[in-house]
Amino acid sequence: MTQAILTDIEGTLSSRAFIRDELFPYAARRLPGFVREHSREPGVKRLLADVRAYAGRSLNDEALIERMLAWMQADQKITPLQALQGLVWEEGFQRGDFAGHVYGDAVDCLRGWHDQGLALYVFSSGSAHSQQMLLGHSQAGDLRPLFTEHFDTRVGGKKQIAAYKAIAERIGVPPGQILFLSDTVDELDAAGSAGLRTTCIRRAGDMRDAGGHPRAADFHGVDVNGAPSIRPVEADHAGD
Ligand SMILES: CSCCC(=O)C(=O)COP(=O)(O)O
Ligand SMILES: [Mg+2]
Repeated sequence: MTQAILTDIEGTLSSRAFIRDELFPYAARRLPGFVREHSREPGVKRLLADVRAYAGRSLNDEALIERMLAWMQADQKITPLQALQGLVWEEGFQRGDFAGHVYGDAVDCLRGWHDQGLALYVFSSGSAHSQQMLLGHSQAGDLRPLFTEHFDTRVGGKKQIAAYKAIAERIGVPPGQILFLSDTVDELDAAGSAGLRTTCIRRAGDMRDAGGHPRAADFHGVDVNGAPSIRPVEADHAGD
């Protein structure tokens, strides 16, 4: 029996268009000003130091901003950069520049599953803080009370088997009793190899293959206690 549901954000509970066409361009527009304004604050300073260390060279703030914008353009998932983006989005969410898009079927089912006693978790490349911003300022209101915990790439990359094992350990539920929902087959493969149940969300118009995972057109189509996904143990994918 499934006891816990772990869900991805982009392309799964929120639309790819919202993340790619609204959130990321907003972060790209605002990041330079944000860094110039806040770089002396301890939290921001620490994140900038971590990004600099990742770059492997000593860059001044302006060169670092250029590098971060290039990484964002290439959709590189770099943990401290994701955290900085989250701080930029926080300003936007709080100012009401946008509200988090969450599909209606996801809102209905997440509420229903929560009421049935299932524990709900998020695993996204977006920082845990930005996940909470999106869900706390969603078009359907504050959805944060539905979720027990948020995981980001500090636990490991989303295509890495070890990340799912670490999440299962952390939440204290056997992997076979956790259902992972995502639109990305490499993530589902990694979760399946860690022993989690999986379902691929393939919304209307998304013609990508589901890689052999159970598939659903939206959250209403998810069979929470369906047959476990049997996946061979595979090597971790590199990267995110
Ligand atoms: C406010 S959540 C930001 C989403 C994000 O930054 C991202 O990279 C989405 O990736 P996901 O792992 O949710 O597909
Ligand atoms: Mg996704």
